[in-house]
Amino acid sequence: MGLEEATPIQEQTIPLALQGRDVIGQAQTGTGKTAAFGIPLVNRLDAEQESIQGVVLTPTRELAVQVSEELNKIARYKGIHVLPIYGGQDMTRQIRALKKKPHIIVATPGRFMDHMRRKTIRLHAVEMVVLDEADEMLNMGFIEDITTILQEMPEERQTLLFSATMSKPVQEIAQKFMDNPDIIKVKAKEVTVANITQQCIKVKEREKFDVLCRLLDIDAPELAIVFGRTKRRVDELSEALHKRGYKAEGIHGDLNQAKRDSVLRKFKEGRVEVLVATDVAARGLDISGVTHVYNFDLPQDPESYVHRIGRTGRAGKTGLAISFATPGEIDHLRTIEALTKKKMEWREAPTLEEAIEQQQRLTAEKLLDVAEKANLQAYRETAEKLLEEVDSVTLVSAVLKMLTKQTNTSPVKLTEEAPLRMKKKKFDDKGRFGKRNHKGGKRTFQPAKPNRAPSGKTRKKKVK
Ligand SMILES: Nc1ncnc2c1ncn2[C@@H]1O[C@H](COP(=O)(O)OP(=O)(O)OP(=O)(O)O)[C@@H](O)[C@H]1O
Ligand SMILES: [Mg+2]
Repeated sequence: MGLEEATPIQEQTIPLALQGRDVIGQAQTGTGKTAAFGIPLVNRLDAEQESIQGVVLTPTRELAVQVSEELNKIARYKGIHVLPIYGGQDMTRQIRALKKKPHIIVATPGRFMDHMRRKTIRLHAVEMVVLDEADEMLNMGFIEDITTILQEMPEERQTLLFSATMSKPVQEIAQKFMDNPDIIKVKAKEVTVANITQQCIKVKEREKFDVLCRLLDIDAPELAIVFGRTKRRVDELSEALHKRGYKAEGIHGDLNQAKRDSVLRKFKEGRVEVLVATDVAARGLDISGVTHVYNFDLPQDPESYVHRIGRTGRAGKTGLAISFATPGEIDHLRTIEALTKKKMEWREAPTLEEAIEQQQRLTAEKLLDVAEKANLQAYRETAEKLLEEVDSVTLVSAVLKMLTKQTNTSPVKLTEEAPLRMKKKKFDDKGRFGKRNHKGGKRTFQPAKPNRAPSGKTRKKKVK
């Protein structure tokens, strides 16, 4: 696969997993956890045996697809077949694919359970189960499904859990499903990777959009992800950015799968430069070229912050994460910093003049670059004629005007979001809603109107 040396989490967990141990692995975003479970998983399975021997569960459909692709890269050398199974995909096609006897299934829990009930997935031969984004999978939204699924699995299976974040209560729940697991935490001072620069900007709710546009003009990201709190927010934001001339599209759980797939594909190909997303895109996605992450709205919980910003600065690359906090939300920044053990840098909201200036500077740089490197022979004659008509400063100014992206300030109205407010931890270690966890003290926050249902409500609600 072209990898040269193991990352620390791979180095520490692969030998244990190969010995058959249950493992909880925690390491920062973008440090190769997929291969850390993928390599022992593929190694353990028998290509000759035509049954499902490995199951990987992920919280989102896009992640199921990505993990399945990564596992396929590892597995093809051994003739092991990997199949992604997730909601929003045609059921009959899935059943047909399942009949071809894949060795590994990478699935979202809801659709996996549908197949379990229809008996189109047989679990008797399962030897290894992986929960990717384990803490999310064991959070209130998924815990019941996961419990049901794991109860159907052979007891002597091996269980691996991976995530960049793993709170104590979640770890305790996890151990109920595991056999005396080894807990591997890659030693790192901070939960977030050092190569992500973290900045925050204090900004009023109604000024957020203009500030975002200016930042996009100034920072000139290659690819950027902008996180919004709700689906409505994502729709409004992506439309507003589009209106201002940015190549932006939105992704969230209410869009049909074909749309979700096409948006993500365009983003990976660079045809969409700004992906506006709910937390559905916060975990696990590995998209190269994401140089900037903007938290347009602060996330509901600090763990989500870690995962969101981890969409940049992966596999040793650098990245910039910028978070907006309204004046009432400054405390939440502190809560985040308490988890990450890293202070964010304060940054001033840029002014319109700064944005315009920067746009000109970028054009000027490009112009100089072309002047230096391109073959301009074919243009010289016209250039000389033009200079007979107007002076050079006027002429270059005209060129700059033509080439500079005009800062678009057309008015945009977004529905205002209520600021986050501090709340007691929203569920305890047994997944009960609204109770303080047994360790007491620890608080987290969520929006004034929670948009996630407590466990036991319709499954649709769990889709972000
Ligand atoms: N040993 C390695 N050397 C170099 N690159 C690697 C190595 N292992 C994995 N990678 C690459 O690093 C990138 C990030 O890997 P991966 O998606 O597994 O991270 P992760 O730890 O699961 O992150 P997250 O917490 O966001 O899910 C991928 O593009 C992967 O191919
Ligand atoms: Mg991952």
